[in-house]
Amino acid sequence: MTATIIDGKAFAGTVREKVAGHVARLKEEHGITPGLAVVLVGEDPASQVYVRSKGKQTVEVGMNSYEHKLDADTSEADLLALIDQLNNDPAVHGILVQLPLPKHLNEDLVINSIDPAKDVDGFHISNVGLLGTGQKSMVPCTPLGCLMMLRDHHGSLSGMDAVVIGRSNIVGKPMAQLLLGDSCTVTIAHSRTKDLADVVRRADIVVAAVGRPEMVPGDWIKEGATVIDVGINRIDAPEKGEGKTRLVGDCHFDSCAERAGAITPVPGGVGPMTIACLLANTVTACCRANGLAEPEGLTA
Ligand SMILES: NC(=O)C1=CN([C@@H]2O[C@H](COP(=O)(O)OP(=O)(O)OC[C@H]3O[C@@H](n4cnc5c(N)ncnc54)[C@H](OP(=O)(O)O)[C@@H]3O)[C@@H](O)[C@H]2O)C=CC1
Ligand SMILES: Nc1nc(=O)c2c([nH]1)NC[C@@H]1CN(c3ccc(C(=O)N[C@@H](CCC(=O)O)C(=O)O)cc3)C=[N+]21
Repeated sequence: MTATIIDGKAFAGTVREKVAGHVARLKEEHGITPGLAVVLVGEDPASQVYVRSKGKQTVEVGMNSYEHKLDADTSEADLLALIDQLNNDPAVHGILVQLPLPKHLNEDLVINSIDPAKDVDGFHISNVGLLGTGQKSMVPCTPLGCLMMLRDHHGSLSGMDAVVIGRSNIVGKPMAQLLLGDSCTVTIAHSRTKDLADVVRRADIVVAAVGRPEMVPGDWIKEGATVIDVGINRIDAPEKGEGKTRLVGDCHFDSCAERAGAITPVPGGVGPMTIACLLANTVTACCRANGLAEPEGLTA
């Protein structure tokens, strides 16, 4: 079987169009412009690229973007003071603190200081608990983007065997919760999983969120399975010239595509959907904050 390629970049475009429509309506009918604040501590180059593209897309859909760049040695008290200010700013509907944070900052403490209603990453313990109990919450952007692509491709996911490789709080665990919410039979694999190949071979849906370049080979993939590759790994590409690099996923694309029914590419798969879902969450947060009906099809 040769897989259908799930075009996350194109899908993200349709999500952004919907978001832009809601933003326009909020402005015209209610005089409200949704605002997203992004906080970046330190100068990690990959994070800078990512934050810049978020800011650009935020403005493109008509929302206000507020970027706060803090020195790598910013104190926890100063960061918490900024978050408090953003929590109390009525022009800010969504707050994202770029992770990972420098080592001297307590990530849990920082995340849990964000107003859960503005926590567009869905990382606050309150949102994690709401998601785990099937209540309305802010849903983490990367897993939400993966779910949207899966639903779009399959319609119902009910009864499918899903394997999530990776158990991080930002991808693996919330992904598993969403798949469970859609009535999949869910297995979460990780670095201590005994026979990963065997576990993956059972799956109708494989979500790989590990951070190891091309670690999943095609012969682990059940014929016709859907492969969602969350990994974004930059590796050397000497074939492109001296010092050049390229991005690859956690799955070996060519061999997986030979067996899968559908697969997301890297780049152009989950990454663009993540940013589109961040914008979607910001509109959702803005509607909720103003007691307005929230947009349909943009949440889980
Ligand atoms: N597209 C996007 O928008 C996003 C992409 N990413 C990318 O997704 C990947 C994962 O990110 P994140 O969840 O933050 O990563 P983490 O490093 O937090 O988690 C990685 C997980 O993979 C597991 N793991 C590590 N080695 C193996 C192995 N050999 N076999 C099985 N499992 C293993 C770890 O297991 P254990 O818990 O036992 O250590 C851990 O649970 C990265 O490439 C990252 O860049 C991340 C966020 C967003
Ligand atoms: N609080 C917080 N929330 C996050 O959601 C978050 C974070 N911190 N820290 C880092 C990770 C990583 N992440 C990406 C999102 C989009 C792309 C993306 O759009 N990637 C493009 C390629 C970009 C390129 O060319 O470098 C693609 O896959 O096509 C990548 C990575 C969000 N993260």
